[in-house]
Amino acid sequence: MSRLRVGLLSNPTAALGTAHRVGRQVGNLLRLSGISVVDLSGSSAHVARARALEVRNTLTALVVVGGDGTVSLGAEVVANTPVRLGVVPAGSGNDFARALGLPENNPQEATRALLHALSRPVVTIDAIEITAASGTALPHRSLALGNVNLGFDALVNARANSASRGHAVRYTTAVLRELPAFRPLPYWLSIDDGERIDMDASLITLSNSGVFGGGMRIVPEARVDDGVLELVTLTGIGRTKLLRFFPRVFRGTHTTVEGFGVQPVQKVTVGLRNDRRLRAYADGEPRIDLPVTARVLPGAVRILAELKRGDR
Ligand SMILES: Nc1ncnc2c1ncn2[C@@H]1O[C@H](COP(=O)(O)OP(=O)(O)OP(=O)(O)O)[C@@H](O)[C@H]1O
Repeated sequence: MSRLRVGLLSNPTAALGTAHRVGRQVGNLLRLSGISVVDLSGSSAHVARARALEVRNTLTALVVVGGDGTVSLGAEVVANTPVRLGVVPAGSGNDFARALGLPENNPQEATRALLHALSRPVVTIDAIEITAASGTALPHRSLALGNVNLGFDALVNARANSASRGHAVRYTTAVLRELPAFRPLPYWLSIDDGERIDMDASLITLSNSGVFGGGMRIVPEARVDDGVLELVTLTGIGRTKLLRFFPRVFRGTHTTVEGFGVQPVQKVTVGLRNDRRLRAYADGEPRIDLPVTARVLPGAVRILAELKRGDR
């Protein structure tokens, strides 16, 4: 019997309830390979997190089965520990898995990739830590592996989460619904502890993986293992240009849009002026209201994946 012990955390709510079945399949396949599997799935994210934290020290790896929200939950459990994180994409939003080129819609292939990675040297990736700039303590550590959305994209996320179709369709519909009332937002930012600057922007996104919104490669050159995050800003454009911007991201021609900027950063604090309020989203899930501080945790997560040259 292998001495490898893997915790399996599948999100029964992901992809309208289908992730749990995928989780059972992956668990069975891992057991057939001689791995000891402990099921840590719970009736809520809170329960699953507590179960995973309880046995974390006994695990070789934690395998999460779900969408981006479940991946970030897994990252929160294993970051800065020796426990490796396996990801089986089974949510309606699988942008992180897509960025890494993980097998989608194929539990057998996904399990094979996990087993292969378990036999290979450790691969680390960066994470994003999100804290309240006001200093207010959060109920638990808040991490993301993909993106922190702080602008129009956060509003779109909020709307998309309340809908019930496939993620890419939901995202597109949500863009169209949010757009008519949208105006650029009055931000203030401090980049890498620098002086506060004011900026009116439509998009402010802090990206690790470079992929968001159901497969949009917003930062094509982003890497998850370079020790920096990409601060994406979109300024000086109105609604019509914003509407045209998203199809350009799918085509990969958005990087030349005037007002689109990408800058490598390690830490950003972002707030809104004029008493405006906005909730930050990260990896598709609501986090905290602005002002927030987000910073890179270089190499914080041991990922069960191969980062091929050219992977994000
Ligand atoms: N029992 C549970 N175990 C784990 N996560 C849960 C559970 N119940 C609810 N959740 C929540 O479900 C959220 C969404 O999960 P995830 O992103 O993995 O799936 P998804 O199908 O892509 O979801 P969505 O489309 O709603 O973003 C997670 O952030 C988590 O907080």
